[in-house]
Amino acid sequence: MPERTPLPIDAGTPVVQLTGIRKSFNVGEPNETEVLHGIDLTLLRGEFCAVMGPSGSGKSTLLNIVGLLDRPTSGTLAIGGQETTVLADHELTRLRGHAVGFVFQYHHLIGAFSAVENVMMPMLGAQEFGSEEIAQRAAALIDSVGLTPWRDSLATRLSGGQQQRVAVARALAMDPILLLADEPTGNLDTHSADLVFDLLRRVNREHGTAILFVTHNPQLASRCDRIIQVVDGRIVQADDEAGRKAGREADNQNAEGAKVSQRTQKDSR
Ligand SMILES: Nc1ncnc2c1ncn2[C@@H]1O[C@H](COP(=O)(O)OP(=O)(O)OP(=O)(O)O)[C@@H](O)[C@H]1O
Repeated sequence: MPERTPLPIDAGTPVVQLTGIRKSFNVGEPNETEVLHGIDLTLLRGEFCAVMGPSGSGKSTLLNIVGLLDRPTSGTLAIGGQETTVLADHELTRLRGHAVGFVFQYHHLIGAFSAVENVMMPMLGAQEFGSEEIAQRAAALIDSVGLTPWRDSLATRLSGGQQQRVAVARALAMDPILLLADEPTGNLDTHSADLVFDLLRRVNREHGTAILFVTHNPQLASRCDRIIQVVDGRIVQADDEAGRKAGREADNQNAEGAKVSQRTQKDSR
């Protein structure tokens, strides 16, 4: 992974702190449907947390709020100690760009651009990086996700698993303190899903990036530090110990970061 300069936060400051988050949608006057009914959640630096729950229970709604893509109806949300509900839209956009990386089920890469160009995209509008640094960082990120031979390949020429690894590299472009992954392995075969999960795990371990990982896959969830269950818009279970234990066991059987890289290089299309 390239040298990183993440948003500075104190070690003890939660990366994410949600208190009493409620979210309602207008579904035609005068009906309002409440989808989240008072969510409390704290995510610390270095935590890798699985989010599980039935379809329609509110997981994506929750992630959209944590990722500052949508505003809660009520409650408070701090990212890296910064209370966000008081911020104007342009301030939210700036904080989101610097603090949060996203990986979705569908990679949303630009097909006409190469892998490395896709990773450059989030950095182009930022003032932190000069053009040479942007190119260098993007190339290093592509290398770090094991795609060096495909650096200049068009995104459309890559396999689903490779495209998702480019999406992870792109999500890391701005050194986020928080990575939100909404079913990033949902579309992938088991082998590719394992590679993407291993990659997220490595990012989390090497850089302390906090991760919220929505998944319907109990095996992958058990390898996270912690599992939360969202049912009908509420967190009904925070399974810390069991998740940590299972995660440690599964990770012991896995290759270390370097081996992940070797395997990803071999991953054929
Ligand atoms: N913009 C919106 N307007 C109205 N209702 C919405 C909106 N977005 C989500 N909902 C509703 O909120 C509920 C929760 O949806 P959400 O997508 O958060 O669930 P989910 O747990 O992520 O589901 P899945 O596992 O299928 O992705 C659903 O009933 C959905 O129809």
